[in-house]
Amino acid sequence: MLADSPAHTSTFANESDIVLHARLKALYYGKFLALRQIDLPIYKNTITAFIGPSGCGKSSLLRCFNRLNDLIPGTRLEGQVFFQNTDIYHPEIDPIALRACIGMVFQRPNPFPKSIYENVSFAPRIQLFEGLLDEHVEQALRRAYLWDEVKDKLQESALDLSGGQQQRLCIARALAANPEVILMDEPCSALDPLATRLIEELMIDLKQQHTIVIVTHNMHQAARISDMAAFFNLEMQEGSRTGELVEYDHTHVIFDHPQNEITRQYVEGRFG
Ligand SMILES: Nc1ncnc2c1ncn2[C@@H]1O[C@H](COP(=O)(O)OP(=O)(O)OP(=O)(O)O)[C@@H](O)[C@H]1O
Repeated sequence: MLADSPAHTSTFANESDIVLHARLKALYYGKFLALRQIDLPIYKNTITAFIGPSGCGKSSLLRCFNRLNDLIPGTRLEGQVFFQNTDIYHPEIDPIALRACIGMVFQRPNPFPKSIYENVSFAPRIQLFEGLLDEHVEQALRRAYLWDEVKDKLQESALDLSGGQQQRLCIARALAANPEVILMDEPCSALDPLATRLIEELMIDLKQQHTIVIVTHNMHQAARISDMAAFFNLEMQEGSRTGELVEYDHTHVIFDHPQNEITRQYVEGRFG
């Protein structure tokens, strides 16, 4: 697998374990080349961490996986991104349906200004969910480690929850859509250490049933929770600093035995 990708040194055994696969030639914002030559498979039921210095394109790549970059005018992707062997940029793919399968949690908790219940029931309602909605909402809140804290105030505003609770609510909202993959863009950067630890435990729990991709600046977090780690860096291309994938491997390899000297310097905190 990926013999053409020098950045990728060892792999999981089975190609059928690949859920997502980015094969990008380039990602542009207008004329600005943000990312180039990315060949990156994401494996089922793992946590994959994207690490690297600011501006190297981690969030941009994350957004390619559920076509959130489509919403940014002037964005142009050359290449393909496969989800379960289907190119998600094919004209027949409905990006809204895709985003139910590939959910996203952002840096700042962003609950809707509605009740806790309405937040979690939002996606199933749109999906015309036919089961027992109350039970579905409870299940999602339980899976996000939030049920006990909110079960008596489901009709209260989500905005009255603490930051950590809001972030778990956003995870519950994503879970209620039954996603295969959950993308997380620095989900703990606005949270205190206790709230962070809870979300980390939650992620480890969730990977039993979902595949998780996380962007993080926190090297300890990447080392603690991820199975695979992708290190990106910036190189001069077409007159600007462009993100490139330097090395992708099992997290313990990236942190303990990286193949690339730049990766070593970054994970040891010697640049970035
Ligand atoms: N909407 C946008 N329009 C134009 N340029 C953008 C846009 N979003 C990101 N960029 C540019 O693309 C490059 C990659 O940005 P991106 O946010 O993906 O990097 P990152 O590695 O996630 O950074 P950070 O770690 O600081 O969040 C940067 O040069 C950034 O300025």
